[in-house]
Amino acid sequence: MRNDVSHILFSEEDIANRIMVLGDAITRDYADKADDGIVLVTVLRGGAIFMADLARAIRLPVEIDFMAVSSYGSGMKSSGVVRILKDLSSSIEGKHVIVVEDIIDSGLTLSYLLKNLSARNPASIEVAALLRKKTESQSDVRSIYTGFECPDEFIVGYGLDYQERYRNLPYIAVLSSEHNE
Ligand SMILES: O=P(O)(O)OC[C@H]1O[C@H](OP(=O)(O)OP(=O)(O)O)[C@H](O)[C@@H]1O
Ligand SMILES: Nc1nc2[nH]cnc2c(=O)[nH]1
Ligand SMILES: [Mg+2]
Repeated sequence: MRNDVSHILFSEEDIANRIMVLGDAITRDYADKADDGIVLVTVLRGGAIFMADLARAIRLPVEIDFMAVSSYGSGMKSSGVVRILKDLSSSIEGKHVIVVEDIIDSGLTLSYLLKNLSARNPASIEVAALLRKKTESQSDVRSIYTGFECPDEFIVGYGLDYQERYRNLPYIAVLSSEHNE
C-alpha cells in the first residue's frame, strides 16, 4: 500500500467480485430489453474505469456513451453547480439507459444528470454506482445497482481522484490525513 493512502476499503478482488454480481443482475434484468437498445452512459472521468469492467460483466449487447460533467474541480467539496463539459455522442430516445457512476456523495451530480437525461425520452433510466457514501445530506437518488456503501471520508482509487491523481489505483482507499484536510 502507498504511504499517501491511509487504509484500503475495497481490494481489487472485492471490486472484481462485486462487479460480477452487478453484471449478472443487469444481464438478468435487461435480457428482454436488449432489442430496444441498452446504453451505458458513463460519467467521465471517474466512472470510466468502473464502466470498463461492468460492461464486460454484462452478457448482453450494450452501447457505451460518455458525458463529462464536473462539480468538484480539483477540490474535495462539491461546488453545487454541475456543468456539462461533454454531451452524449448519440441519441438515447427509446433506449434503456443505465447511468454508470463511480460514487454518489452529495447526489447532486446524479440528480442533475437524471433530470437532464430523462428529458430526452429514454425507454427507461436506472443508475449503477460503484460506491454510495453514507452522508447526512444526500439528495434522494435511486441507484438499483450499487456496489458498496462507503464511509463519509474522501475516497480515492479505481477512477476516483484527488487533484487528478490516484485514479489508476486498482483498489479503493481513504487518503491519508496529511492530504485529507
Ligand atoms: O454525488 P456528488 O457529490 O455530486 O459527487 C459525485 C461526483 O463527483 C465526482 O466527479 P467530479 O466532479 O470530481 O469529476 P471527475 O469524475 O472528473 O473526478 C464523481 O466522479 C461523481 O461524478
Ligand atoms: N475522489 C473523490 N471524488 C469524490 N466526489 C465526490 N465524493 C468524492 C470522494 O469521496 N472522492
Ligand atoms: Mg473528481
